[in-house]
Amino acid sequence: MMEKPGIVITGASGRMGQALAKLVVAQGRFQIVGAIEREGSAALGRDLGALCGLGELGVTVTDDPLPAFAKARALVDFTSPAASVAFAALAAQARLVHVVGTTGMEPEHHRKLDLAAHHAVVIQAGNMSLGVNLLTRLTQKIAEALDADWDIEIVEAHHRMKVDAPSGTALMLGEAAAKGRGIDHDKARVSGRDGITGAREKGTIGYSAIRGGDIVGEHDVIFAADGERIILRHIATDRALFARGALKAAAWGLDQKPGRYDMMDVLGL
Ligand SMILES: NC(=O)C1=CN([C@@H]2O[C@H](COP(=O)(O)OP(=O)(O)OC[C@H]3O[C@@H](n4cnc5c(N)ncnc54)[C@H](OP(=O)(O)O)[C@@H]3O)[C@@H](O)[C@H]2O)C=CC1
Ligand SMILES: O=C(O)C1=N[C@H](C(=O)O)C[C@H](O)C1
Repeated sequence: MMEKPGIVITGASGRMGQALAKLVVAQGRFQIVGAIEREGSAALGRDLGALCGLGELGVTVTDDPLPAFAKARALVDFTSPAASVAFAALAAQARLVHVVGTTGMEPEHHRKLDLAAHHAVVIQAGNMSLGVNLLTRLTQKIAEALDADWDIEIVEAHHRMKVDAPSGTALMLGEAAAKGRGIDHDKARVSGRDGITGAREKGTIGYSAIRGGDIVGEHDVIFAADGERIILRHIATDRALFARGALKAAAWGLDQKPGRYDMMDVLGL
């Protein structure tokens, strides 16, 4: 029988790390060959399966990625921007398919992912779900059809532990809206209104972020004109959704040439 391709999970004890571990085991498409956490993490030395409530898997959580990368074909990485770019350099040396779900990336982080993509497949997206990627396409289409009399606002809600805002998904949606409208997203974006802000400036794209409880992820794109409004909405209720997308990307990436890809490429949207 053919051996399953090896996969490494970074941020293995995190919310997404655990969702990924459970799904890899349930799907049986990949073999987990490494579970990486940062230096000093309380998870180091524990069995990944025990940590996720799956029973022993024989995979010990470690802070040393190199031995695991040497046995793997793919890396799924939902950590922090600094960690993801560090992993990207190592994954590129090992020619791993690197699936990056981490959000909060600045241009400097994207530049480092671009460099890694000269040597290996790098698939990065602010949201790995089919639904959000479809919504992104729809947002672009609608923005193409409407002029600047339609104000664009993006409202997102997440759990209380989320550290970045606007969410990666919100930015994906806003960038798609800007593309559809033919404007520069970074010049058009407005976040965190507070106080006497003055009237809304025509042509801007507004972002609002709600943080609370255990909300998995909710996004509204609002097109508001005089007398009418269009609202596109996506609600995620289970992180397994993102894990499914990430593992689909990892499997897809095994057959690709080195380069930078996103979930639109994976899903053929
Ligand atoms: N693209 C998508 O579809 C999705 C993206 N995300 C994004 O994924 C990221 C993680 O989310 P989530 O799982 O909720 O966050 P968590 O904080 O639960 O998990 C992140 C994990 O990464 C660990 N980590 C941080 N730095 C390193 C490092 N240098 N080496 C190894 N491990 C490290 C953290 O450890 P410690 O806690 O000790 O710092 C933590 O265990 C966020 O950016 C989030 O926005 C989330 C869901 C879907
Ligand atoms: O941090 C999260 O939880 C999520 N992050 C991603 C984002 O920033 O959009 C995706 C999803 O919404 C959950």
